[in-house]
Amino acid sequence: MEVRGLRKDYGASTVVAGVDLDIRQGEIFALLGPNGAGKTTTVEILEGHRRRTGGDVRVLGEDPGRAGGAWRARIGIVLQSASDSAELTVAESLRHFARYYPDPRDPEEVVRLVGLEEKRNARVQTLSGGQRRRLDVALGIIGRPELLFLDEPTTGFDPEVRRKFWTLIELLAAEGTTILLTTHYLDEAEALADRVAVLAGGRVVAEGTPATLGGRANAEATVRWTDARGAHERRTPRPTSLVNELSAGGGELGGLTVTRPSLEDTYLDLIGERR
Ligand SMILES: Nc1ncnc2c1ncn2[C@@H]1O[C@H](COP(=O)(O)OP(=O)(O)OP(=O)(O)O)[C@@H](O)[C@H]1O
Repeated sequence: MEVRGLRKDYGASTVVAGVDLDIRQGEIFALLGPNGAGKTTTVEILEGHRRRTGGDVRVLGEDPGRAGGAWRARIGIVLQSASDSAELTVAESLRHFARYYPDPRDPEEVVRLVGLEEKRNARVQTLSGGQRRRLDVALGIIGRPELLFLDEPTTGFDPEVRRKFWTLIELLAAEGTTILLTTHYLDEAEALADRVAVLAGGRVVAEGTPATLGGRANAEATVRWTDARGAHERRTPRPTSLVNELSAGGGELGGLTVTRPSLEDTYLDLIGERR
C-alpha cells in the first residue's frame, strides 16, 4: 500500500494534511493518534469509503476511489461500529456474508478462530458488546482478505479475549495477510505492530518500529536504586556508565532499575501531552 500526500478537507478545515505511508505485504501496521487526529478518515479513504481531496493512493495496486467489486473482495474491513444483521444467528450471518466472496473461509473455522463456539446459534442481538465485536472481526476475515483494516478492534474486549485476538491477528499476518489497525491501546500496538505511525493534526509526526519510535531506544534512561541514604533516581543518556560508576566499589545496588521511556511516554511526547 502506498500513500503519497494524502489530503482531506471538510469545507475550510483540513483534517488530513499530506500523509505518506508505505505498508508492505504481510506487515502489521498500527496507526496511532489522539481523538480527531484523522485516523478513521485516512483509513476510510484507503478502504474506498470516503473520497479524498488530494494525493495518490494505491491499495493492492489500485486506486480505492475507483476500484470495483473484485478489489473489494480482496479486502476485509472491521469498522468502529458495524452494520447490523441482528435477526440472524452468529453462524447464519457468517454463512450469509461468506457468499459474497469467491474464496471464503469456512464459517465454522471462523467461529472457532474468534472464540464464539458457544454463541454460534445465538442471535446477534443477544450478544454482549465484546462478543459482538468478535463477530465484527469474524465478518471482517470471512472473505479471506489479503488486506485487513481494523478500526479500534479490541475496544470492549476483556483482557483474556484481547490476548486471544492478538494471537489471531498474528496468525493472519503469518499467513500473509497485511493488517492496518488503529488503536488507542499502546500495549496493543507494541505487542502486535511491526511498524507504527503516529498521526496528530492530520500529519504523521513519527513513524517506526514500536521499539525505536521517536528515538525511544536511545532516549535518556532513568536509573533508580536504593542505598543507606534512601531511594535515588537519576536521568542519564549513558545509564551503563552510571551503573558502572555506582557499583565501582563492588557492592550490590539495592532495587536497581534502568528504564527507557515506554511507548506511551514516547507517544505522549510526540503528541505534546506528556505531563
Ligand atoms: N463528515 C465530516 N464532516 C466534517 N468533519 C468531519 C467529518 N468526519 C470527520 N470529521 C472531522 O475530521 C477530524 C478527524 O476525524 P477522524 O474520525 O478521522 O479522527 P480519528 O483520528 O479517527 O479520531 P478517533 O480516535 O476519535 O476515532 C475530526 O476533527 C472530525 O470532527
